[in-house]
Amino acid sequence: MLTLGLLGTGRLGTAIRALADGADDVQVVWAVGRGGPPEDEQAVDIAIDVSTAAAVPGHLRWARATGTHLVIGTTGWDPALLDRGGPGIGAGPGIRVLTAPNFSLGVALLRRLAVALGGYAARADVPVDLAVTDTHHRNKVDAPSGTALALREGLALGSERRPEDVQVTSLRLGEVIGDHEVIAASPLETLTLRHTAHSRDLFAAGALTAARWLAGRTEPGVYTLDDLAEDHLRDLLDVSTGAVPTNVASTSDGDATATPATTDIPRAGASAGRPTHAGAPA
Ligand SMILES: NC(=O)C1=CN([C@@H]2O[C@H](COP(=O)(O)OP(=O)(O)OC[C@H]3O[C@@H](n4cnc5c(N)ncnc54)[C@H](OP(=O)(O)O)[C@@H]3O)[C@@H](O)[C@H]2O)C=CC1
Ligand SMILES: O=C(O)C1=N[C@H](C(=O)O)C[C@H](O)C1
Repeated sequence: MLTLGLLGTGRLGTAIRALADGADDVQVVWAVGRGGPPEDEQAVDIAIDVSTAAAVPGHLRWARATGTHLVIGTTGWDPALLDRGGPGIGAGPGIRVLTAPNFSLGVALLRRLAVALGGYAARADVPVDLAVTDTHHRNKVDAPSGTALALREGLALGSERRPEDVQVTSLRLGEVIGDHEVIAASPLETLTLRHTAHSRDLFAAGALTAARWLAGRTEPGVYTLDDLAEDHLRDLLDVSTGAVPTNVASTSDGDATATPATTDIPRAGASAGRPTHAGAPA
C-alpha cells in the first residue's frame, strides 16, 4: 500500500482524495490545508503538493527535512527552487521530486506537438505568429497557467525563438476546468491544437499515477511528468501518414514494396528538448 499525504485540500486536493479513497493500492494518511503538515504528522511514502505557489518553498523544506518524496502539481512557483545548491532541495538528502504543471498525459502529448508545430513554423517561408491561450475558472490565482508556460516553452524550443516571442493570453471565466490552445498562424494558414479538461478527475488520476511512478524510482533527484509520459508517448509521433510513399519500387510479381518516406521535421520528444531527469541533488 502506497501511503500519501496531501498538501492542499482545495478543488484538486479534494478530487485526489476522493479518487484515492476508491483505489485499493493507495491510502491518504493525512491531508492538510493552509496550516501545513504539523511536526507530529505520520510519515508517508509520497506527499502531493496541490496548494499555492507561496507555500511550495516551505513544503520543499519540509520534504527535505523529513526525507519525504514529493509530487508538485502546484503552479506559479519559481522552478529555480529546485536548482542544485539553491534554496530548494539542492542541499538536502536524497529525496525524489516530480513536478507537473498539468497531470494529464494528453497535455504531455500536446507539449510534444507544440515542439513539432514550432519546428514547422521555423521552416515556413512566410512569417508565422505563435501563441498559447489558457482559459480557467474565475478563482484560479496564477496567470498564465503553468501549462500555458510549458506549452509556450515547447513552441519556443521547436521554433528556436525566445519564449517571450510566443504570445500568451489568459482568460478567467466562470467554472472552466482547464482549456489550452497552441496556435501557429501565418498569412496563409492557421493551425490550432486544443486540449480541454472535462473533469478534475483527469488531474486527480494523473496525480496518483505520478505518485505511483515516483515511488517506483530509485534515483534521488528531480523528475517531470515528461519523464513519466515518455514511456507512454515515446513512439507516438512516429505515425504513418497513410499516404502512398513516393519511393515505391515494384517487385516482379507486381507487389509494391516501399521504404517509408522520411521527413526532416524534428521529432518532439526525447531528442527535441524533453525535460529530463535533472539528476540527484548534491
Ligand atoms: N498539475 C495539475 O494538473 C493541476 C494543478 N493545479 C494547481 O494546483 C493548485 C491548487 O489548485 P486548486 O485545488 O484549484 O486550488 P484551491 O484554491 O482550491 O486550493 C488551494 C489549497 O492550498 C491551500 N493553501 C492556500 N494558501 C496556502 C498557504 N499559504 N500555505 C499552505 N497552503 C495554502 C488551501 O488551504 P485552505 O484550504 O486552508 O485554504 C487549499 O487547501 C494550483 O496551483 C493550481 O494551479 C490545479 C489543477 C490541476
Ligand atoms: O488551477 C487550475 O485549475 C489548473 N491549473 C494548472 C495550470 O496552471 O496549468 C493545470 C490545469 O489547467 C488546471
